[in-house]
Amino acid sequence: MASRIPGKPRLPSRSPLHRKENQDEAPLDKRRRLVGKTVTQSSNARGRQLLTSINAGPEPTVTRDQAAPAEAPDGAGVEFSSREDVENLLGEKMKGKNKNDFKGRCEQMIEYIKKLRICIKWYMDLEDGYLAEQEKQRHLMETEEKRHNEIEENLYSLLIEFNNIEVIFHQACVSFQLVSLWILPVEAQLRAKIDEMEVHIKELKVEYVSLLEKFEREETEKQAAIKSYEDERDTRIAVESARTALSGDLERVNQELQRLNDQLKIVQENNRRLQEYNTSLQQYNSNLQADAKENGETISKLQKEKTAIVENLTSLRDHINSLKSQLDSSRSSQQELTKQKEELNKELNCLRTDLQQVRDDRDHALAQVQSLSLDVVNFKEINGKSSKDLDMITMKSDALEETCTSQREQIQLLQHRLASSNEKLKQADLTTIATMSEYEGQKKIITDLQNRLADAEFQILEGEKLRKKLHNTILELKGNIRVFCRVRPIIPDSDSNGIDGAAISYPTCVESVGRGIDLMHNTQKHCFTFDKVFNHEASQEDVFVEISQLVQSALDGYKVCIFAYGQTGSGKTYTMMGKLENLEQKGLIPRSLEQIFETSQSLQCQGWKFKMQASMLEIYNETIRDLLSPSRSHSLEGKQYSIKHDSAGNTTVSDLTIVDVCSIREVSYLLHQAAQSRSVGRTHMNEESSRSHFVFTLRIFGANESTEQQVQGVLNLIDLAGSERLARSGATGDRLKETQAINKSLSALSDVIFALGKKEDHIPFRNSKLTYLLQPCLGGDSKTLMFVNISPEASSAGESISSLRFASRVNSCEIGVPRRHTQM
Ligand SMILES: Nc1ncnc2c1ncn2[C@@H]1O[C@H](COP(=O)(O)OP(=O)(O)OP(=O)(O)O)[C@@H](O)[C@H]1O
Repeated sequence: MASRIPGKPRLPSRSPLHRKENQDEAPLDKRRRLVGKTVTQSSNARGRQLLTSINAGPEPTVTRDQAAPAEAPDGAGVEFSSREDVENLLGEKMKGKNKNDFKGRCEQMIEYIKKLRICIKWYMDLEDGYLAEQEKQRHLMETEEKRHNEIEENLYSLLIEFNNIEVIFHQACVSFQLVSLWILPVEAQLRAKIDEMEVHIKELKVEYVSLLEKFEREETEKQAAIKSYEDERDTRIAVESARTALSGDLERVNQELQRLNDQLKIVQENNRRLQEYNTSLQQYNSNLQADAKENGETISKLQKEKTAIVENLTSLRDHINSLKSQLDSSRSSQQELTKQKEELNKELNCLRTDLQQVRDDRDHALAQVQSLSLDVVNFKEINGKSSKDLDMITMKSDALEETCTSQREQIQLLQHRLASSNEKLKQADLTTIATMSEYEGQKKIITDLQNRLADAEFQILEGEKLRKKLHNTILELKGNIRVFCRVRPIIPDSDSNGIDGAAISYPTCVESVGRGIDLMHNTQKHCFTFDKVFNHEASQEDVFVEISQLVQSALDGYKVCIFAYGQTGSGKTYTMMGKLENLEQKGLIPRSLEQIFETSQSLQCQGWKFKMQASMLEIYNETIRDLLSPSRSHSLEGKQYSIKHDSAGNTTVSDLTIVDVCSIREVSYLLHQAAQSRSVGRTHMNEESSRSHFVFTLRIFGANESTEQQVQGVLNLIDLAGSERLARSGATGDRLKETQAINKSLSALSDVIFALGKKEDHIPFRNSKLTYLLQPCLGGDSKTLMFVNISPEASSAGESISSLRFASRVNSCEIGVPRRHTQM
């Protein structure tokens, strides 16, 4: 009997897995290099051990040599090695000596039972072996699964395990083949598992390749990151040093911040109030914008109409001119005819007197003839007179008759000439009547045209007024300071006259007419544009018309500020104050006050009552002087006046004289008083130069009894001292000190404007008395207008340019939207 377990599968010399191992030798070697030699060796040893144990088969196999002797009565020596042995045992028959040989049969049966027991034991051993083998295989499978999980966790360790798994799988395959005879379902399962594992391995290989690529990519990225890290480190070092420098700055900034925080609180409070105000304004704005839009359309319509009217006007003017020339020619022909008529009349009169004469002569001659005839009759009757006398008388009579005949002829001739003259006169009369009627017709046409011209001019004026109003509204909405420029005429007896000519011209292009000014300096042309430019021909009235609306708004409850800025002698005082004694040359201050009093009176019928208070001060050498102080000398003795602004934006000067005024006469008197008190002096540039800043303030309180409305307006009219170059002024002593003080305060004004223009957080209002006093006008909610006065002489061009530049900067400053101060 063979000593092998029946059906035990032979170990194939070369399994498919072995082949695979050879095929993948190169990558395996590579992997081995990766995972290390020791691991490979130990896994191979483990694989070999496993193979040996499988080849050895199940342990409880009973061989013939190991079994007890065959003939042993207890069944020893019986051996089962195959299925046939078992079948032989089952086919064995009980043979007794006879039917009744129960003992023999019984022994045989015992023997048979023993064999059966051995057989059963063999089966049991065999089963135990298989079970142990199965257990081993299961254990192996679990290990495989664990390793498989580990493979998934780490690619490198997976590769090592992959080697082992390959070997182990090969062994498992062998074992499974071995077991397959007995446990087919397990084999199928294992095969499926193997296939699955193979697929998985393939996937892992692909993944490995992609991971390798990823690794390489990451390697390059890492290099780049290292490089950027180095760069960053350098930058950090640089930043570190900058930070050290900055921390010093930070310290200083912190201190500044502390100070600014305090200011911020004040500003926030202001801001809160402004926001409330802003909300109401936005409402007002939207209404205004709607109006502005509507007005814009009206303006464009008016502009079109204006253009049409202007064209019409031009053609009408041409027509008028031609008609005028016709009229002139008709007039001259009429005059000629009248002359002719007069001549003819004269001639006629002469002829009439001649005729009368002739008639008289004739009557005289006839009377003579009659007396002579009577004489002849007498002579004839008297009979005796000599025939000589008779002949003589006859001759005389004939002569007289001849004279009479010739005179008759002359009379006829004269009558004929008179008739023709009368005819001519009639014709001249007819021509005169025709000319007169033509003249009347033309006169009518001219009147008609003149009416149309007046209408057109009225429309143009209305349109212009509307345009100005809208322009003002837009500027108010923008919140800009408005700037008007005024050029004074060349003064005949000024020092510079005759030495240099005018350096100023005015652009004629449509968009700059009345708003532009060009100045030549060092052969270079400088162009400026303002809200309005008045040339040297503009009268005080022309200038006032432009600001009258602004003055009016002080009565409506606005704060209004008008100030004049410019070089010494450029006409600031002339513009603001003018010549009080001369009606034509009165300046803006008296004209504004007249308008305010007139309007306040006309508003009385609507229930308005106004109360006005005037004050006047000057800032001289950074000191405030009260120009209305009852004891003027007192105020000069160093009395200290301080300026204060309250939260509502009202400005007060402590101890300043405030006078209630009810009429223009009262204010005029005060103005005279102030003009006389003002500090003036002679300089190189101006005979009577103002050496201080003059501030006139009129506070207006209005109340309407019927509507219970109240308004509070302020009108500030300021004549600044003139800017002057020290070198040019030729000032010394007190004059020099004054000039320095003036220039300092004007430079502070310039600083404030500069800061406002740049919208800086801190505006240096407190740097001078002037700027602090003007703070609500420059940085608040008032309507502010600046006059920049210009001297036209070329020698002043340098100063004029700096004045105009300053004015341009002022023009671009936004100071906030004007607010009306009203209460119910
Ligand atoms: N538009 C003008 N028409 C006629 N004369 C003028 C005009 N503007 C100024 N003047 C004359 O020029 C001279 C200087 O003018 P004004 O005194 O007003 O200058 P100012 O700018 O006030 O000078 P200062 O800064 O020195 O006070 C005066 O005699 C004045 O009458």
